[in-house]
This record gives sequence, C-alpha cells and structure tokens, in this order.
Amino acid sequence: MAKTVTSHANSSDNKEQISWRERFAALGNLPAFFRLVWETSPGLFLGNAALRLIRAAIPAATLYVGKLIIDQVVLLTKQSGGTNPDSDIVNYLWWLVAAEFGLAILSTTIGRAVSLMDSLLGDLFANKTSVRLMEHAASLDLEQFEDPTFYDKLERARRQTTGRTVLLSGVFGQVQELISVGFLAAGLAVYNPWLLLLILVAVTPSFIGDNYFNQRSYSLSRSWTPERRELDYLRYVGASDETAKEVKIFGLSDFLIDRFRSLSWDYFQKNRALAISRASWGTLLTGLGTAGYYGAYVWIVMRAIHGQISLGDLTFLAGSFRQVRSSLEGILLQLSSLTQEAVYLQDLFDYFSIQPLIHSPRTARPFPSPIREGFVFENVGFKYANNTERWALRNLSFTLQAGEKLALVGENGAGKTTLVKLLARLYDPTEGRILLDGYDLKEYDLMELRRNIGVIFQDYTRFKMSAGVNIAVGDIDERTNQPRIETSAQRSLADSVIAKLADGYNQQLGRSFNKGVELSGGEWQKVALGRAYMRDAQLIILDEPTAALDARAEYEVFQRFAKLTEGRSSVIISHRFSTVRMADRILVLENGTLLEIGSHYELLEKDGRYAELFGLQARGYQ
Ligand SMILES: Nc1ncnc2c1ncn2[C@@H]1O[C@H](COP(=O)(O)OP(=O)(O)OP(=O)(O)O)[C@@H](O)[C@H]1O
Repeated sequence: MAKTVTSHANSSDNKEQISWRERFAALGNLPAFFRLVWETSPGLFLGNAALRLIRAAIPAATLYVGKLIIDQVVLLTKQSGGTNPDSDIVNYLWWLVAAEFGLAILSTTIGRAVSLMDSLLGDLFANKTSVRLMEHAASLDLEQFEDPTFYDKLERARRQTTGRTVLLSGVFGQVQELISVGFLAAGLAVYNPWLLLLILVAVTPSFIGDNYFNQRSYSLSRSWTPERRELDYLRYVGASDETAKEVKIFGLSDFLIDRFRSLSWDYFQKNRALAISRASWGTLLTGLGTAGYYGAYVWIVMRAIHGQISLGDLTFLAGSFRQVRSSLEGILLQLSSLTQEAVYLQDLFDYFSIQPLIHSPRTARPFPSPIREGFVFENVGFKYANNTERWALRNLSFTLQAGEKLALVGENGAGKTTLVKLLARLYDPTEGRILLDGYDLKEYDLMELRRNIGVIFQDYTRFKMSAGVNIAVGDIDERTNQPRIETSAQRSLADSVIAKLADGYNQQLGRSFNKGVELSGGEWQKVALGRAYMRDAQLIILDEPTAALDARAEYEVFQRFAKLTEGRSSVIISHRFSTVRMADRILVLENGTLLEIGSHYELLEKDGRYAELFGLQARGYQ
C-alpha cells in the first residue's frame, strides 16, 4: 500500500517509454534540485557559478585577440617587408601576445578551480542526499518496506545520491557554453548570419539521434530495476558472512552464480545491442555535421582568397565557426542528457514524495501514565497489503488489562506477531479499532506510544556494532548511560556473555568488521533481550524471546521477567508451555481468530485447544 501523494509518481511506475513531453516536464525538477544543491553549500554554489561565467567569455576573447595579432603581423610585413618594423605596432603586438597568454592561463586555472568545486560540491551533495534518504526511510511505514515497487523506487533513488552532480556541472556547463556561443555567434553574425543557420542545420541530426538513444537507454535501465535489485541480492547472498554457512552446506554457490550469470548476461546483451546501434548511428549523424562545417569553411577560405576578408578575419571566422559548432553540438547533446538526468531526478523526488500512512494526529492525546484500563481490541481485523486475499487477523475482541501478563499461543502463522505489530502501531487495523484507556491508539502521539511499548521481535536485528550498543538500541538516547546498559544486561543474563568478551561492552559483534566476534544464537538472544530493559516501557512485548535459550536460562529469564514487569503489562509469545503457563491469561489464536482466552487452569478445565496442545507438549517430556 505504498501510496504516493503525487499521481505522476504512480503513473510512471513500471512504465518503460518516457515521452518527450515527460522528459521536458522533468526539467521542472531542476529548481528543486538546485535548491538541494544550494542548501548543500551556498559558497561553493555561488563560486562555481561566478567562475563559470568568467570562463564563458574567454573563448571569444581569445579568438578575437588572435585575429588582432594576425592582422598586426600582416600589417607589419606589408609595411616594410619585415625589415624596419614600426615599434608602436611591435609593442602593441607583444601586448596582444601577452594578453592571449594571460587568457590561456586564466582559462586553465578557472577550469581547474571549477572541477575542484564540482567534485567537492558533488561529495557534499551525495552525503546530504544519503542522509535525507535515510531520514525519509525512517519516517515511512513498515508496510511500505514490504512493497516491491517501493524497493524499486528506493533503489532508483539511491542511485541518484551519487552522480547527480553530473547534472549540476551539466547545467552550469550548459549556461557557460551558451554564453560562450553568444559571444562567438555575435562575431560570426557580423560577417554572415547564414553561417549560423548552416551550423544549426549541421548539428540537428546528431542531436535528434542522441536524444532517441538516451531515451531508450533510460527505458532499458528503468525496466530492469527489479532485475538489478535481484543481481545485487544474489551478489550479497553469494558472498556474505550471514549466508556463507548455508551456501556451503547446501552447495548453493553454483546455483546462485548461474542465476547471476544468466541474468547479468541478458542485461549485457540488451545493453550491447543498444550501444552498438547508438555508436553506428552516432558516427553517421556526426559525419553530416562535419560535412556542413567543411562546406562553410570552403566558403570562408574562398572569401579570403578573393581578398574580401583579412587573414585575421579568416582565422577568427574559422575558429569561431569551429567553436560554435562544437559548442552547439555540446549544448544540444547536454540538453538531451540534461532532460535525461532530470528524468532520473524524478525518481529521487518520487521517493521523497512517498508519505507515511501511519502518523501522529495533529493534536495528540497525552499518553496515560500509568495506563489505567489497558488496551481493548474491538472487532479488529487485519490484512497485509501484499496479501489482500487473506485476513491475517479477524474479529478479534479482547482486553489486555493494565498490569496484566498475557501470553499468546497458536500455531505458526496464526497471527501472534501480527497482533503485536498492531499494538505497537507498526500497522493500523484494516477493520475494527484498538483502544488505549478508552481512546483509539491513533489519537496518541506515535513516538510516545512507541516509547511506552518495548518490543523484542523473534527476528530481532543483530547489529554489527558493539555489545553495549546492541543493548542500548532499546533506548538509544541512553547509549552513554553505562550503568543502565549494565543493569539491563544483568536482567537479561547478557552480562555473563559480555564478561567473556575480550573488549567487554566495547566488543564489536558480528564478523563483518575488524576484530568482530560472533555469538551463539542463545547469546545473541540474551543481548537482544537486554534491549527490553533499557527503556522504561509500560508495556513490554517479547515475541519468542527464549526460543534459542537453554532450559536453565529460559527459566531464569522468566523468573526475572515476571519480577521486573510487576505492575506493568506484558505480552509474551511462546511455543513453550512451561513459559506460557506463568502468564495471568493466555490467548489462543487460530487462523487469525481468537479461539480461547483464560488462565492456565481455566483453559485446562475447558479442555479445548490449549489443553490439547499443553497435553501434547507435556507428554513429550514424560
Ligand atoms: N509482512 C507480511 N506480509 C504478508 N503476509 C504476512 C506478513 N507477515 C506475516 N504474514 C502472514 O500473516 C499470517 C500471520 O503471521 P504472523 O507472523 O502473525 O504469525 P505468527 O502466529 O506470529 O507465526 P509464528 O509462530 O510462525 O511466528 C501468516 O499467514 C503470514 O504468512
């Protein structure tokens, strides 16, 4: 359900042909893009623009000084046959040569400065956009992360963070070139305006050709986004510490490599066909342009031969003509890649325009402290957006009383984790509502709600960071509060795990980084459990927190958990009935619906599903 607020964002999804109109419309993204660049560094932005402006005037100035030099030399040779030169003219001549030298130095110096600024600005821009990308990702819903089209967008947006400065230098360069051409064209027009027209005609074919191929290459690259993501994924699965174990045991490397090879070969073939046809057409169309240029050159030379223009004029005209042509070609080419870049830019802005659907109300209700009545599920139903055929939960009505310890029981896929995600507002119910102390959960501030609920999921994240940080993520603002981290570790039994680590709480965990140490499954779980104790949550939820713990550790964890959560609400999901029976009440889920609810003894007495499952497990231990 990753909806976007802008309709164009949806309409451009999965579309392979981008029309001309859309490409020019995409140029409308440039102001927003420049705002981003400006915010990155106003100083570099302005400096870059100013230097490029100066540089724009240099080509015409250089050519004109060149013309003056040649005319002076011709004058000198005519006057005296080169023997007794007029010293004023000679002085003037040397001044001109010095001026041309100065212009050449200025041009290369400014050129270097501009590329330096481009690259600095580029790096800063890439960093800034990456940060914005992460910030935006943090604001989005879990559900949006489960949508493949969202991932395609995210992937395309990620690609925009680097290399977008091509666009920056492109537009700056474009303006610089345009001004250069303006000066040179003015010079040409003084002699013959038709020359300008001839140039335009000569560069048009290659411009049209390039545009056509740019569009095709964007379409190809866009339509291959899911495959490119798959390629990235295969590369990761094929070579990562997390998968290496299974890849080896199951002998998966050939399977993965074959899949990678065939997919990447298909992509290469498609790209190659396009590249070859682009190169062939490009050669032909540029040839036409070159023919036009030499046609005009012949005309200029003829006029010089007939004495209609001076030798200086000849060099100025020929030089200007050559430069205007190549600059115009450059401008038109840039225009085509500029519209191209602007279309890519659309992906970045499309991603930024995705809005979360779960957010806090404008005026939020203060979060109850302490919770007085508890959470009430009123006929709650929930469907995952990517599986709308099936209700993951349906017709769910029950109360989680303040201070109550509730256990959730049910077979795999019964909906236990889903229920917990609804409690933490990672999703909103599809139907029905959840009340907290009489008011809909949606009326409370989202951050406050999450701050008051601590959840440790069964698929908790093993952060490849220090042991201390792995506990502190439970309340990251307290990451420097070492006593709190250590108390949490004691409560979750992680302290004995950490005591064995060479660097203690500073020990890097996971093998991806230097000196990283890997923990066993149960050890990781103890560390992750510590997160639950970091925050002062009013409701603590443990989703199969002890599955990897040995029997003694599990018993101990629950003894402590019961004591530490006294007076607070808790929800425990477990398949172990020795754990479950400690809860005040047990809720049995089946296919997303509530089958039974009651205390251990009530449910045994009822002799329903709970009693059956309990009996099954108890017999297993006899
Ligand atoms: N992100 C998701 N997208 C689509 N369907 C999902 C998603 N997560 C879970 N489901 C489906 O919802 C149903 C309930 O899943 P849930 O994870 O709540 O089960 P559970 O009772 O916690 O199972 P387990 O004991 O295996 O952890 C399952 O059929 C599952 O396939």
